[in-house]
Amino acid sequence: MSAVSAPALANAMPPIPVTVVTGFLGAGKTTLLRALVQRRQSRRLALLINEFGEVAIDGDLLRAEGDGQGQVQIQDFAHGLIAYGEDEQFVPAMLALASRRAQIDHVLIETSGLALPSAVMEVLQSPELAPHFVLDATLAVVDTPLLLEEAFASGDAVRDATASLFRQQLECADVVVLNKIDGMDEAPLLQAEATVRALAPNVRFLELAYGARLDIRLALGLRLHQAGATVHHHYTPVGMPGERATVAADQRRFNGHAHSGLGAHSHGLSTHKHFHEQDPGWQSFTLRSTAPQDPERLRQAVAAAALAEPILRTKGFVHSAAGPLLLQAVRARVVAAASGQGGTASHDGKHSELVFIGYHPSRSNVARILAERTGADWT
Ligand SMILES: Nc1nc2c(ncn2[C@@H]2O[C@H](COP(=O)(O)OP(=O)(O)OP(=O)(O)O)[C@@H](O)[C@H]2O)c(=O)[nH]1
Repeated sequence: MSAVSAPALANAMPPIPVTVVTGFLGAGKTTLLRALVQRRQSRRLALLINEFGEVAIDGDLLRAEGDGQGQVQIQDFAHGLIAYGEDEQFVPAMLALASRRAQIDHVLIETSGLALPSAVMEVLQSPELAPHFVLDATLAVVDTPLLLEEAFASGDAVRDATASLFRQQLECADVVVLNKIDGMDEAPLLQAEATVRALAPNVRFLELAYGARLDIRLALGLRLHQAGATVHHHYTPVGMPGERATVAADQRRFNGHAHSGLGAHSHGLSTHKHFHEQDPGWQSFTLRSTAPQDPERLRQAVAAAALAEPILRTKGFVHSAAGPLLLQAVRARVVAAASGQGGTASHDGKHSELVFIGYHPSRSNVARILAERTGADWT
């Protein structure tokens, strides 16, 4: 327990800036945060990671980047949506951070890919948290190839549910980060920009994340929501620093100045109430197997399951003869690679454990497809 109460500290110290990172399932939120943690320099960060599935995976990945010296504090919130409806975890977790204010320079909150960031943004403005925290900016990370494939356009029930969430996440954002753009030419980038602007005209800045790397000044220190703040143009032009950086031909198209010139927009949080209830169609389940897996067969099995069922995201740990692997899939694009961590805090490396997230998916059908294609039981 801290000797000094949170309210006393709130009077003594400026509020802690908070960056909210949103984006649809698999957009690259955790990958971007990992890169930021790697480049944190002397900044002391607290990360709150909310995942929809019951197994916390992203926090483990981020923990691997920490130095074990307490400079990066990570807290997982698996299974559910923080700051939504009945959630009782978010406020106490934030107050615990407030009580350690002297050790924290910045808080980063990764919301679930199925959450609207406005839920967290609203609770940050509540009387309990407002004295301790100030929203720095809300970033929405976009899977650019999927955007260009019109994967976030309306259609059937799954597409409608996806499109609605995606659009609302963008509408809440100050900054949209076009991710997964490695090797992409200028024409598709301009197309992606036009699509984002059409969907969410009030977005302030559009940024390009080459290699899932974002300018650290964008994530930590925009101060877009401080009372009376003028807009700080802290960002660098598009293209990340470093030798991999490439710069789009017409910088003015991307560098944020092309936006509508709005002052800090309030997202209407104080003027109308959002109802944060999860669409019950979005479901997750976990399948486990004790048999060592052939990585390629499993990869193909997960891809087949994502094509047969409305599965939009799969991730988890794989027990293979070659050692523990991390499996990541966004729709039917599946990658299985060495996790680089051996066993993790939440995983013993002796069985496989995969979380599937989809819209009304059939657990039994996915288990059957995996069993048929891997020759192992999945339960
Ligand atoms: N090629 C490429 N792959 C990326 C990039 N960023 C992320 N990925 C991959 O996309 C997949 C999902 O990335 P995550 O960072 O876990 O996505 P997320 O938004 O945190 O996912 P959820 O928390 O499940 O919603 C992983 O396989 C990443 O390696 C990128 O810039 N380029």
